[in-house]
Amino acid sequence: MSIAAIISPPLLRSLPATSPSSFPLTYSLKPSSFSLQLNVSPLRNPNFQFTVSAMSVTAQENLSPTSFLDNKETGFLHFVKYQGLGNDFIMVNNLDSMEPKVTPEQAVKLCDRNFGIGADGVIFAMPGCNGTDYTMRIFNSDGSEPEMCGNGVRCFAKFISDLNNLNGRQSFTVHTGAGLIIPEIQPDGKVKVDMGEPVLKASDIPTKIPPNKNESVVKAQIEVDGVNWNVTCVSMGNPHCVTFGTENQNLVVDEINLADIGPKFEHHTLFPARTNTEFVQVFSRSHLKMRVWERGAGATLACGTGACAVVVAAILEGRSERNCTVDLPGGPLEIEWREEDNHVYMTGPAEVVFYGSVQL
Ligand SMILES: N[C@@H](CCC[C@H](N)C(=O)O)C(=O)O
Repeated sequence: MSIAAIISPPLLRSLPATSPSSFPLTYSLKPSSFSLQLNVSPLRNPNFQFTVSAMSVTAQENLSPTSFLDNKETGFLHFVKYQGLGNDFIMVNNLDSMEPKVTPEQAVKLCDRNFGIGADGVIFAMPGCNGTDYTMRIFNSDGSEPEMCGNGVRCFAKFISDLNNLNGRQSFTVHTGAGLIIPEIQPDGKVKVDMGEPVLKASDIPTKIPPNKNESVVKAQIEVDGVNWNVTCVSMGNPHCVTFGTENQNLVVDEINLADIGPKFEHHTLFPARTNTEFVQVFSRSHLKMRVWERGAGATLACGTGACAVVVAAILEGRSERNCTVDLPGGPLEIEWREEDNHVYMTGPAEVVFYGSVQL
């Protein structure tokens, strides 16, 4: 069977944020005690058109909050899409295996905004290791695997909470390529994340820019596209190159042609593992604005590790205090680089967008 359904964004937004098990089309069914469940494939943005490949009606009382993801038809990937300030991810329940259910090649197709679900990355919730509650792995939309993702780990925390039908304040220990990360869901629904210590040693970031302050790179000059840029390099587990401007002027970030300059930083020979690049404007000592070109994903609406790197760089350059609001195209993040433990803390939202199934 294959029928087409058009689901409007307001209807999608009415999906219960904490329960990916039932579909809101429930309301259109006559006995309200029944729920309509759709398997949709493939999903096409921006018109929210789905091809429905399977449809079933289930008595409401039999549904558990995770029943949608418990669907076991072979050949289908059941997913929930989340976003953190518009940085969006296909979340996969991979808790039964340390082997990702999606290959890097499939991730590229799933992330495609025209021919796939559309996302900046695919995130796998896996069993914990080294004593942690969970492991998080992620593929970028180009199929590469980064060490960490700040907006992704907030979405991860909400996903775990939704899977376990938890409510209220919760905290998890998460093993990532950047080591131990601890997200905590706060009473207001935002997620505060202990992002660990920033790495400043040039060779560990990694960057080939000669260190100019102890072993780190702070306000050093590099040439990109024939222009001398001042940059500070920071790793939050993944590499970041932060710039507040060129040798001649401070940035007005809305004037940057990201699609043009971003790839030139990303693939610069000074960054052997490529780099994420943040272009930053300082409004005050506690208020910054950034745009990002992400390694493996291009221009995104937000980058959590990037916002953390920006505040660390701003402090190292003497431009800001330790607590800052960082405005990103998708909205603000609160970032603190705490003196007592040298850890960076990030606070921001994470929400369900929709869920569905796609044929792999
Ligand atoms: N958007 C993420 C970062 C995702 C990884 C990045 N593209 C990389 O390759 O390092 C964030 O919110 O931190």
